Amino acid sequence: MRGGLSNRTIGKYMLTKWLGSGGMGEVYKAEHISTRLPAAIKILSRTDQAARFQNEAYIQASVKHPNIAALYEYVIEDGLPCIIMEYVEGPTLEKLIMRHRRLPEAYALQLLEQLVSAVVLLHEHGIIHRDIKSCNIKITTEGEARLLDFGIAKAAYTPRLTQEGYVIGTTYSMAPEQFQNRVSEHSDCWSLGVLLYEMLTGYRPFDGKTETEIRVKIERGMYMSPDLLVPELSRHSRKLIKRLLTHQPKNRMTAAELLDLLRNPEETPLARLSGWLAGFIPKS
Ligand SMILES: Nc1ncnc2c1ncn2[C@@H]1O[C@H](COP(=O)(O)OP(=O)(O)OP(=O)(O)O)[C@@H](O)[C@H]1O
Repeated sequence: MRGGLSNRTIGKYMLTKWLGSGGMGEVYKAEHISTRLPAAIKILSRTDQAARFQNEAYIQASVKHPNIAALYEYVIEDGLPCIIMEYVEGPTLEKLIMRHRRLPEAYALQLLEQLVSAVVLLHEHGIIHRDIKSCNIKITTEGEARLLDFGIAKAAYTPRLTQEGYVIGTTYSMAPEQFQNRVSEHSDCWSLGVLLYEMLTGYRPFDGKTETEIRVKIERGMYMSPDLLVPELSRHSRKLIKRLLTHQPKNRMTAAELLDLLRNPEETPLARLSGWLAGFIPKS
C-alpha cells in the first residue's frame, strides 16, 4: 500500500512521510527517534529483488563522497530489508530543468563537475552506476548535486542479478553498447553526455515515441546539434557533449579526463595568444 507504513518505526527511526516508490520499493522520509535528525528509508517491497537491494546497500556503503547520498545503515526489520540513508531535501535535477526550461551554462557545468567527481570515485572502486539520469539526482537547498539510486549499479563483486538477455538501464540515457549488454565504465560517461545535453538545452538528445525509436537513434548516434537549440552555447560545452556521445566506448572521454577538462578548461586560441603576448610586455 502506498505510504501505508507512515508512523511506523524502522530501527531508531520513525517514518514520517511517504516520498515515492521506485523499481524495488517504497521510500519514506524518517526522523531519528532521539536526535530528530532526518533520513530517507528505502524499504524493499519486492522480495524477489532482495539480492539486488543488498547490492545497492553494499555499493552505497563502499563509497563516501559529498555528491553521493550517504548510506547510514542497512537493517532488516520484520523481514523487510531497509536502506537508511541521508535525506536530500530539494527537487530532482529533472524537475529543476523542467522548472527553468534549461539551466544556465555555468551552473550546469558546475553540477556536472560535482557529479563527475563522484563518478570518478565510483570508477576508481570498480563500480559502474549504469543509471545516471536527471531523476536519479537531487539538488540540495544549497544548489549542490547528490547522486542517488544505486539499484542497478555494478561492482566487481555484484552477483549475476539479471536474466541472460535482459537489458539494464533507462533507454534514453543508455549508451549504444548497453543494448548489447556490453556495459563498462564508459557507459556512465555516455549517460553524463546525455545529462549535460539535457541540462544545457532542456531536451533529451535521444527521444521518441517508442523505446525502439529511441534505441535506433542512440545506435545511429542521431541527435540534434545542441547549438541549434541554444545558439549561444560555448564551444567548450559543445565539444564535451561530442566527446561524451562518442559511439565507440574506447574513443569516448573518460570520467577522469572529463573532470580534468572541467577543472582546467582548454585554453581558447585567443587566450593562448594573449598569454604568449603577455610574455613580451615589459614589466613596469
Ligand atoms: N535520499 C533521498 N532523499 C530524498 N528523497 C529521496 C531519496 N532517495 C529517494 N528519494 C525519492 O524517493 C522517490 C522514490 O525513489 P526511488 O529511488 O526508489 O525510485 P525512482 O528513482 O523514482 O525509481 P527507480 O528506482 O525505478 O529508478 C523519488 O521521488 C526520489 O526522489
